[in-house]
Amino acid sequence: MSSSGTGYGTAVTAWRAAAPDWDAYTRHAFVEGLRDGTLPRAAFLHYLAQDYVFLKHFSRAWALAIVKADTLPEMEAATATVHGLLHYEMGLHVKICAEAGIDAETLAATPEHPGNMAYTRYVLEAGYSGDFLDLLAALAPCVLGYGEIGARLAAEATSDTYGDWIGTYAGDDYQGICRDVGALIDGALTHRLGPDYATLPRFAMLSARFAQATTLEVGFWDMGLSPSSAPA
Ligand SMILES: Cc1ncc(CN)c(N)n1
Repeated sequence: MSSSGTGYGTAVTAWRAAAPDWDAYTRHAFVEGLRDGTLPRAAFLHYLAQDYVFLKHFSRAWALAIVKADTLPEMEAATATVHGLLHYEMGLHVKICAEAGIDAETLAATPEHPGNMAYTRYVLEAGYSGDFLDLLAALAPCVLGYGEIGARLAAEATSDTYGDWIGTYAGDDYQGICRDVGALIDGALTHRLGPDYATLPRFAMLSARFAQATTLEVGFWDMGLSPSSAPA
């Protein structure tokens, strides 16, 4: 996806444009600190530990998408995302933390920050009480926002300090997941609501879910900038 926000599908492009906090999320001070290398290491490691916990719950939410899916291709797409989260993205966290002397056991024992809990439980609740579309709308800002951030920072970074992190989200594997998730969302909408889905009130409700999850992403970066707010 280009930094102008096109390339991950029709629905996401519309939801992204309607989300008031999209720029606050994708151009947050935390993100800009990754770009120019000024983000304090303590904030980065604090964020990574919380994000490890986040990704465990987020993987569960994608596993719930397998349960809520209708067609075999939908189930396969959700399965591929669970696999990518558990075997690819979380591996980055384990590797960087290990280099900083934080072992996998310590990482797994990270006490969950309330802002972290609020976000993942919001997404899981969208899946428990809603359908496949509700769940996808709540999951989308996480996947695609980091794809957009990674692609932009790969082009605009002025420091190598956080090159591993940027390379993960800018890389072909992650960008491929973003394109697949965008196609999954467009296909799921068409399958359930028909080709004119974007004109329906349901689409606006899904857009509101996407916007809420986007706002919770802003809170996650805010939390990352305050290591002192970590629960004991
Ligand atoms: C909070 C958050 N949002 C999104 C991503 C990218 N999957 C992440 N790792 N963490």
